[in-house]
Amino acid sequence: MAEPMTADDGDEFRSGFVCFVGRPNAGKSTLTNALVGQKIAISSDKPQTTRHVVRGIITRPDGQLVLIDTPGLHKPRTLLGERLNDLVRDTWSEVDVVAVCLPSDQRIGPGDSYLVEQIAHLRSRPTLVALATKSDLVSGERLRQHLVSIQGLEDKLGLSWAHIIPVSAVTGDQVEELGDILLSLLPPGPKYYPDDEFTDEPEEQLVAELIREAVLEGVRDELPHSIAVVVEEMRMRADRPEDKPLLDIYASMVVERDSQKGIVIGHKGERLRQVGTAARQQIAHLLGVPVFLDLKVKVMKDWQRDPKYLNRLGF
Ligand SMILES: Nc1nc2c(ncn2[C@@H]2O[C@H](COP(=O)(O)OP(=O)(O)OP(=O)(O)O)[C@@H](O)[C@H]2O)c(=O)[nH]1
Repeated sequence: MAEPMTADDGDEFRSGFVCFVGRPNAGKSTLTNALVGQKIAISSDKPQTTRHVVRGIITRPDGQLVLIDTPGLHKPRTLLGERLNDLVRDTWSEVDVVAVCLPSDQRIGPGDSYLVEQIAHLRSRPTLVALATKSDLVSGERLRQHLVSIQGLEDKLGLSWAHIIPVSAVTGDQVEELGDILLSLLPPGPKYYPDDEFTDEPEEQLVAELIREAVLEGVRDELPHSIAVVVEEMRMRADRPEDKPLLDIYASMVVERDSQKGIVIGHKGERLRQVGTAARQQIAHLLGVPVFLDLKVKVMKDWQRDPKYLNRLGF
């Protein structure tokens, strides 16, 4: 006897690229991780920690969704700022869906409107979805008001949302549904990545981001913009017994001024040691191998304004 038909039979495989945008701290990285189910994008409670385009890959029997996590768009004050904005706009015009993250615990402000307006004016406009992120932080009534305000942007800015979805990356509420909806908006297409791949970021970059996250924990608010991390060298140590592998990583944290170097190193090197330990544990967890981490702090004066430094740091 023939197997009963499943709902998927006859449906074409869908695939494509989705980009989360939103003001700093809107919850983009956390949502990327929740959807992918793995820690890829770096989240922290400091704004603007996401520098690189990070992809999370979700593969299901009926489709594959490639998530692209961009930095927030902000008024450029440095060459780095300008390059980041260009990167963000390029990404928007290339993806299938742009999902605008509007945190439920914040009113929609001029910054959000500006951002949505920029998207509305793109020449090739992707499908637009609005996400009321961090829905767990507010009451039902407040969430309802927020959804109404989001809808109000349609007339105000002359665009139309394919969906408006409340979601919480922390409680997981609506995360699964969001995945389904995003997938349904993608065109028929090929599987871009093998099933077991969840990001195509080079390991060096993931490692650099983990170190950056560790160093940002607990430092003053003005410092995040001044720190970059470069992985100079990363290789398995030779002559180790097979059951006791060790990954050697040599990395530098780059700051702009001597005073910042002092902050990062801390009293008698205490901070640097803590950062090293935290980063080492995270990296070992991610890559599944014990790690030796050698961390140095370098000063590159005003690296954010210098094209030579920016190129060296991969921007
Ligand atoms: N309660 C709650 N907090 C959340 C949720 N999503 C994110 N957060 C918190 O909000 C803060 C910012 O989240 P991120 O995911 O780093 O935000 P982002 O938009 O990627 O931030 P940038 O990298 O600065 O652009 C972190 O402290 C998260 O823990 C959520 O669904 N609920």
